[in-house]
Amino acid sequence: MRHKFWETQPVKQFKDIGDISLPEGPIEPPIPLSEVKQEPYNLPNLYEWITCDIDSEETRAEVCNLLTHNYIEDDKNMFRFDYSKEFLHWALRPPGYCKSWHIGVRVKSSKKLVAFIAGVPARIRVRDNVVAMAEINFLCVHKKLRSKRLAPVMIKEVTRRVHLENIWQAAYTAGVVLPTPISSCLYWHRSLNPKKLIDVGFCRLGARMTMSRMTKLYKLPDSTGTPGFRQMELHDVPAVTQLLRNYLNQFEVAPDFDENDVKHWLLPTENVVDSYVVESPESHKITDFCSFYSLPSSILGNQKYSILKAAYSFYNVATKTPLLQLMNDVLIVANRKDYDVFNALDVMQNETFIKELKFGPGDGKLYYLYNYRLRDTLKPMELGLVLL
Ligand SMILES: CCCCCCCCCCCCCC(=O)CSCCNC(=O)CCNC(=O)[C@H](O)C(C)(C)COP(=O)(O)OP(=O)(O)OC[C@H]1O[C@@H](n2cnc3c(N)ncnc32)[C@H](O)[C@@H]1OP(=O)(O)O
Ligand SMILES: COc1cccc(CC(=N)NC(=O)c2cccnc2OC2CCNCC2)c1
Repeated sequence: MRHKFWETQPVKQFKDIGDISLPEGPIEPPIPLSEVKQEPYNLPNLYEWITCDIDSEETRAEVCNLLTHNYIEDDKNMFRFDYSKEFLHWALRPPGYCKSWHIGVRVKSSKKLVAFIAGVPARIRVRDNVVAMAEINFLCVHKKLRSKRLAPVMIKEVTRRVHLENIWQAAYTAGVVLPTPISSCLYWHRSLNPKKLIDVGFCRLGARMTMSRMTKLYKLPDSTGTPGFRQMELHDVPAVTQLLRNYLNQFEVAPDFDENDVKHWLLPTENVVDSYVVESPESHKITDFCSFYSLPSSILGNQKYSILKAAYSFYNVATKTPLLQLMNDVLIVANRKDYDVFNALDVMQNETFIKELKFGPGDGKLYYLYNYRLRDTLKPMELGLVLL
């Protein structure tokens, strides 16, 4: 399979697989900022670059609208991610974010936004090295402009703007196979509202399964079971940061979160991200943590329903409560908040609860690093990084 663009990029190439003479680490060295291309890449004549000010309600709505109609669909084109405006405001403005990394392409005449790509800064530890990276996400070209090689230009432009900030590595995930994944993960779904999921075709009724038996199978209690389980609050940030940093140390690739990061990424934000702690009733110590983010999907072509409410497992740490029990409480909370399904990748220790808590398998999700070689592919359980 020829990858005309990706073969030109500093990523591990398929032909390099198995070549143990190649060292781990950056593939290309940094260059002096004066040598980074100063002006934007050329776009086809009708189009122009626009830096999208995500702080502007109007621009946020434009980006949201482009994604709502043109972003990722499942393999059967039955669902399309429908990131909300407030989600994008959160996802694109973490501590130290760069406005210049929120890049749009619009039609010169009509000013219509037809493509988008975004990066946010992140400190990612790879084995023993904490590397300043850009996390790249929300790459989207309008359906009418596909297969015109616009994506490579978008990728080169965001690369150029990241280089200008003296950052030389990136992390991203994709459902497509590109040179060369650092890990191949599976995603899993736990039904919360099986009746709706069957109605919209998200899952099928098993052979010897009736609707009433399926409803009973996925039924959850109304209240959580772990003593001291409560929503995370601002004053929990130091303890959660400590808990999370210790937990993430075990993985080969993981974010290097500090208190500022935890405050941004993990404090509950209505309809965006939700997080819970277990505060020991005796010691009042924070012993466990769990979180999920809210990413609805449009349901394409269903008369009765238009939105699938999905929660996505984010970061979970269990040091006293069994992870199984902690995650069962997360399911109870998500169910109580009317989510239809709870999704998780088989990264970190998620495999230990996925089967027991009645998750069903989904498709694959591939993790990538840009300009950083890892000698071997990582197992999902060696990954401690969850992208939005
Ligand atoms: C140091 C800083 C570095 C920062 C940058 C790091 C790297 C960041 C990389 C980006 C990470 C994004 C992560 C992210 O956002 C999460 S993955 C989500 C990507 N977006 C979607 O799936 C939305 C729906 N699809 C589209 O909008 C278009 O199909 C897109 C725009 C995907 C491709 O538009 P198109 O009209 O369908 O295609 P052409 O323009 O004709 O271009 C074809 C070329 O694009 C390659 N391609 C296709 N899909 C890709 C994908 N998902 N990643 C990377 N490359 C992808 C493809 O292999 C081919 O190259 P090749 O010929 O070499 O094979
Ligand atoms: C249910 O609606 C969907 C709408 C579009 C695509 C998919 C399938 C899919 N591609 N799912 C995932 O990528 C996925 C499944 C479980 C957990 N995280 C996931 O992706 C996250 C992380 C990467 N960026 C998108 C959200 C499902």
